[in-house]
Amino acid sequence: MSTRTVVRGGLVVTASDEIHADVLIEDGRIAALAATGTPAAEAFTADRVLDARGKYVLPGGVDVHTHMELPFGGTSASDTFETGTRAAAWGGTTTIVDFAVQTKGQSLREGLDAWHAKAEGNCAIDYGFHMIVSDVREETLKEMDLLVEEGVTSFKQFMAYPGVFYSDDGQILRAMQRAAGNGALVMMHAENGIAIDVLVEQALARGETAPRYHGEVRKALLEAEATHRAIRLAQVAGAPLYVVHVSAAEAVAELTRARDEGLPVFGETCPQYLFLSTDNLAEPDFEGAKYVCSTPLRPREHQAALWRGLRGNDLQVVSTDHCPFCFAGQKELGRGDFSKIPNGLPGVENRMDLLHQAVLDGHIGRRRWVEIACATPARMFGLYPKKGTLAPGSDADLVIYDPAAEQVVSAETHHMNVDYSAYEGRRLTGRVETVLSRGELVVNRREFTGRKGHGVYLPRSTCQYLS
Ligand SMILES: NC(=O)NCCC(=O)O
Ligand SMILES: [Zn+2]
Ligand SMILES: [Zn+2]
Repeated sequence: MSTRTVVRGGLVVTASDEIHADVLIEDGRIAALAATGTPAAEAFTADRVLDARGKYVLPGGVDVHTHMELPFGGTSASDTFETGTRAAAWGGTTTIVDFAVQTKGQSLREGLDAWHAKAEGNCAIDYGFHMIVSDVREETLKEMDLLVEEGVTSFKQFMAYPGVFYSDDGQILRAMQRAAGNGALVMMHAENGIAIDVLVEQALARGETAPRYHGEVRKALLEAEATHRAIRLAQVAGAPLYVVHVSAAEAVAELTRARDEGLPVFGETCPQYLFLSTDNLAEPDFEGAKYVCSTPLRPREHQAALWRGLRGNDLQVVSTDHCPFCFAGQKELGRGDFSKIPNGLPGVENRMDLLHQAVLDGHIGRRRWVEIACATPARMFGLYPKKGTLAPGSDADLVIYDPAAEQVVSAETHHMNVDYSAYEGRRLTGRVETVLSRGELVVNRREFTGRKGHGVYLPRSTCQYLS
């Protein structure tokens, strides 16, 4: 028998509206909303009442860039689908879209099946997949059509990491042409990896081995150049483009220019680029390795351009690129050679709170917070309005958020399977109190009540942000 739940008295915040409303949940979906105190709301009857007075009621966060269990640099990301989705739920995220990987010589099918096997039965929240394409062949292109039909509607290509995930311009153009035909969205890791590898070799030859050199060789200009090239390749192919983990002001400028020209070009940034900088990469005693990711952290001055991009909609999404590696035994692989430090930062648990802090700090408004963290990612990747909003018929993925609670971020208290926090000691105002996924309580007043296997696979439609 299904439970009827009513969430009473909170300020319901969506991308478009803010209203004090009661939310009725039935059969895992939002059944109705009614302004608090009105006869319509008083008429809601339920088996379970959740008191949200003084709190926000938000759609669950949608994080469209995670890498659970990703093999990288001779090791694997330390969060499994079980630990990573549990941590996501603690942080108010109720949907992830993770990246399945096609390695060289593999078919897309083999890569996708392997990721289904990792995730199935293990997730605490719902999940979908993008597909990383690292081997563009005729068969691969044909397979893209099949994957789109079964709900994998976005494909990531890399202009970086030669010899691993890298595609050359011809391979990129071919995949984009295919995407133009089948409705898929190409996601681009835009850095000139060939040039970067030259600079890496030269830096190491000069004895520049510390983590901070990772930031120096992966130059903002090489991100901007690749961003420009990806935009023009997409234009030639007649395909839309989504640039992932944008960190450089110069890359934002390329996106702005393309959007001013009316091109269907979109950009994502991540909390690490908004809140951290090359100062972290320069931390002594190899501590900077904790902050090695690609694109890299930039000098603090770049942050203003990212916030401006988010406010002006030249950047549409904030996701985490959650790709955790423990400091002990994993980041340490790069002692004496920064190029061997596995790339990636933990953050799936921190995104909603960091962005709430950005609201308090005046960078973005409250509805924009929900838009960039919930609604737009859902629309961009074909999950809306099932996910990303609170409307009749939507999945009851809902967060009761306490905007006044104080917290200090720490690895001692976080739930990600990683031995450090990129935000250690940071004081934040606001905290997730209660989380529902399809009407089931996964976090109840700061206690985990979810279960492995509750999360289901989400086939997705094509991008809904274009229309
Ligand atoms: N971003 C990063 O450093 N690691 C994950 C792989 C990627 O997104 O490029
Ligand atoms: Zn990437
Ligand atoms: Zn990534």
